Amino acid sequence: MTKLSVNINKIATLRNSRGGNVPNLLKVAADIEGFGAEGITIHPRPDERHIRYQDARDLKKIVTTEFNIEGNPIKSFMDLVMETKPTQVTLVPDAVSAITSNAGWNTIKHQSFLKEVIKEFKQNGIRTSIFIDTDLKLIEAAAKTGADRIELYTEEFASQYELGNKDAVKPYTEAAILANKLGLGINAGHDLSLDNIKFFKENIPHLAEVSIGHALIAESLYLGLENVVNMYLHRLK
Ligand SMILES: CC(=O)[C@@H](O)[C@H](O)COP(=O)(O)O
Ligand SMILES: NCC(=O)COP(=O)(O)O
Repeated sequence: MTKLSVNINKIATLRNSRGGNVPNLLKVAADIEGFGAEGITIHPRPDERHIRYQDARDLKKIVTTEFNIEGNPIKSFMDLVMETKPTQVTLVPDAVSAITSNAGWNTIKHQSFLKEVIKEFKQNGIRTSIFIDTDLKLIEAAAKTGADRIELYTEEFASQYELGNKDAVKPYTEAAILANKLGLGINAGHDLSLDNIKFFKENIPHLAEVSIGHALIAESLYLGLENVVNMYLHRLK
């Protein structure tokens, strides 16, 4: 069984574009849980362009499933995570200016930093996960940091799958097998979608959780658009 954690960054992007509270992020999160999702993911960025730090505090009070906060463990992020104590923190080595996450950790180079940070989160009862590419040496080094899980960075798989290259899943399968042997739990995310998720799931053993946002919200717009246009037409009769 693989859990679905819905990333609601894009709901905050839409809300922030008008400065008001539409859509209401807290209601959307609660509804997503009501529809059956098993987790809520947010990725507050230092510029707060979508999720604000206050959103994390507010969500903590109402999320009843798994709450996953992703981000680069700079001081303000660490403080926020220690304050809100989510179920899981996913460490992502984002540059401040990154449009979206575009790389996993070099767990060899940053081994001692990750160890230190992970120790602190775990002492506070927070499950830790490291965003990572499929390089087996990096997975081995991830196991030495004390992290509970890895999150496989799936952008390369998603873009190759779209081009018809199904073999692109193979490094992910191998990475998952090794991670499992080393005692790491396995999450995955980035550009997963209705098109590629079934194939990915079928090829990744021990897949504990996927976090999906960008495609899921875009798909929700498309799949809901006909209904809403018709509701307007009905009211305009
Ligand atoms: C860690 C990761 O894979 C990202 O997908 C991220 O959580 C999405 O962030 P943005 O919504 O800012 O693109
Ligand atoms: N960790 C990945 C995530 O939360 C969502 O990524 P995406 O679906 O927005 O690409």
